[in-house]
Amino acid sequence: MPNLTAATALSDSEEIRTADPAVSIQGLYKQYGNGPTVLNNINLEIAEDDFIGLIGPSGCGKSTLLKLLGGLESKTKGDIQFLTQQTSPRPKMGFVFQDANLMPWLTVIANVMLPLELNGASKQEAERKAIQLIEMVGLGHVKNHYPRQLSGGMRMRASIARALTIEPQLLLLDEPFGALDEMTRDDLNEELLKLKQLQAWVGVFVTHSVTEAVFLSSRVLVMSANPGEIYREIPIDLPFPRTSETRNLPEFQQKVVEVSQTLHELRNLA
Ligand SMILES: Nc1ncnc2c1ncn2[C@@H]1O[C@H](COP(=O)(O)OP(=O)(O)OP(=O)(O)O)[C@@H](O)[C@H]1O
Repeated sequence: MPNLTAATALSDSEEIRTADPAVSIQGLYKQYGNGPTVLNNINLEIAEDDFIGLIGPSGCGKSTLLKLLGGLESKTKGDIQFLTQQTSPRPKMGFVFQDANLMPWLTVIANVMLPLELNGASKQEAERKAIQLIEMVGLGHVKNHYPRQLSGGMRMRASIARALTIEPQLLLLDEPFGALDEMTRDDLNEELLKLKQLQAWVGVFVTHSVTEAVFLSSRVLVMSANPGEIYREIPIDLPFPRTSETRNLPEFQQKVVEVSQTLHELRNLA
């Protein structure tokens, strides 16, 4: 991720990674009010080239972890450090949710321009950047359409373009493609990886799809529930760029089996 560098060196005992750490989570706990512990002692280093996939049973705290990273919920205990050199303690963040959350009264281009304008960009500058992103996600031909005139996949493309206009350093995605058909999901997965190559953000996403998790991730974190913990980390050491052919590789299939078996193992433990 550009502009983020390691503030501290990794100690000898830690895993040797090629990229610098970008986010460090230490002893993180979350409890909503007086309810049960939702996240229990989460420790995680996210590297600047990571795309982390969070998968696990319903209610294990995946979205909660994402919200804590994004500052949308407060932590109960522990520490999240963004290892940034910039004056701001938090990196620029982009969010993509399952519901594209577009403003229905604004056209695609106006929706994508919105975060830039809210950040003080001139109309001209916002329009220039928005058009660039809209072209990148393949929506140039519908830039003046309203959300109701778009398919679900197109709405999600617009939502991704909107999240990327501010050039985020950290992109957080919560089941972004969960409501889409499998073909559209596969296409968007491939496009998302191309965008990551162009913009180089650190990505963390939540999914229920094992194949999506394996396709997108540098590391899949399988979480267990009650309380939510990181049960196992599965590195996905398939080379990038990944394409539709990647899904046919035996190594890809092996990783899918490994993640699925881990989820089954968890179910049997419950
Ligand atoms: N705002 C809230 N107030 C109280 N409890 C909450 C709140 N948000 C989430 N929870 C509880 O925290 C637990 C974890 O929820 P979370 O949405 O993080 O899980 P998840 O793994 O993302 O689930 P799913 O896969 O079903 O989306 C659940 O028991 C949920 O009911």
